[in-house]
Amino acid sequence: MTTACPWDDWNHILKIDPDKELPEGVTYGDLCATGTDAIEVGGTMGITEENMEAVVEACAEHDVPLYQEPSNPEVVIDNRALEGYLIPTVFNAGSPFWITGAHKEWVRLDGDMDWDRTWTEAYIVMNPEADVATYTEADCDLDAEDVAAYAEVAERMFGQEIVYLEYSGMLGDEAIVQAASEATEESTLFYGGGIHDYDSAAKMATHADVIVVGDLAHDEGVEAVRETVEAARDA
Ligand SMILES: CC(C)=CCC/C(C)=C/CC/C(C)=C/CC/C(C)=C/COP(=O)(O)OP(=O)(O)O
Ligand SMILES: O=P(O)(O)OC[C@@H](O)CO
Ligand SMILES: [Mg+2]
Repeated sequence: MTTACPWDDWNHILKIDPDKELPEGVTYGDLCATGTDAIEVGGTMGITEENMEAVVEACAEHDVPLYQEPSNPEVVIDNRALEGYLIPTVFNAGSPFWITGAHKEWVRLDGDMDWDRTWTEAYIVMNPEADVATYTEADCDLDAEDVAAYAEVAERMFGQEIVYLEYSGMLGDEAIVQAASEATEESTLFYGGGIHDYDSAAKMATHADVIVVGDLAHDEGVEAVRETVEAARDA
C-alpha cells in the first residue's frame, strides 16, 4: 500500500515554538498567511500540553496544514485541528531513548495509537550549541560523509520518508546539506537552522526538498518569513 506523503509537494515549513513569544503586533493568523506550506508546532525546552494547545487553537481557523512535533510523549495533544504528528527520532543521539526509547514508552502508555496520522522524521542534529543537541546528547562531530551515510541508512535501512538535517540556531554547511541531498533518493530532505532572509533560504533550498524556518518568526515576524517562502518557491 502506498500512502500519499503531503510533504512531497512542500517547499517550506514554518516551525512555531509554543514557548516563545511573537513579535509585537504579529498574530498566529498572520504567520499562517505567509504562504508557508505547513506549520509544525514544537520546540525542545519549555513545552507543555497547555502551550501546545494554545498555539494549535490559534492556528486552527486558518487554512494551513498543522502538525505537532512533540519533544516528548507527555506533550502530545489530541486535537482534530492537527493533520497529524511528526515524531522525531534522532539518528545521532547519545542515548537510544531518543532513537526508539521514548517512542516505545509512548506506544506502551497510549494503547490506542492514531497510526494514520503519525509519521517519523529521521533527525541528524548538527549544532552542538542547540538545546536539542544537549537534550539528546547528540554526537554533532560529523563530516559530510558521516551525514550522507546517516541519511542513506535512514532511507534505505530504516525506510524513513523524511530525513531532517537540523542546524537549529545556526546556518548549516552547504556542502553537508548537498551531501545529504545526494545521499537520498526517495526520502524527502528537510533542512532547518539559521534561515534568516531570502538568500540563506535560497541557498539551503537548492539542496533540500523542504526548508524549515523557526526562530525568524519569533525574532523578526511576518515579512521576513514571507521572503523565505518566496525563496523556497523560486529555488
Ligand atoms: C516519542 C515522542 C512522542 C517524542 C519523542 C521525540 C524525540 C525523539 C525528541 C527529541 C528531539 C527533539 C527535542 C525534537 C523537537 C523538535 C526540535 C528539534 C525543536 C528545535 O529545538 P531547539 O531550537 O534546539 O530548541 P528551543 O528552540 O526550544 O531552544
Ligand atoms: O529556529 P531555526 O534556527 O530557524 O531552526 C529551525 C528548525 O530546524 C528548528 O527545529
Ligand atoms: Mg529553536
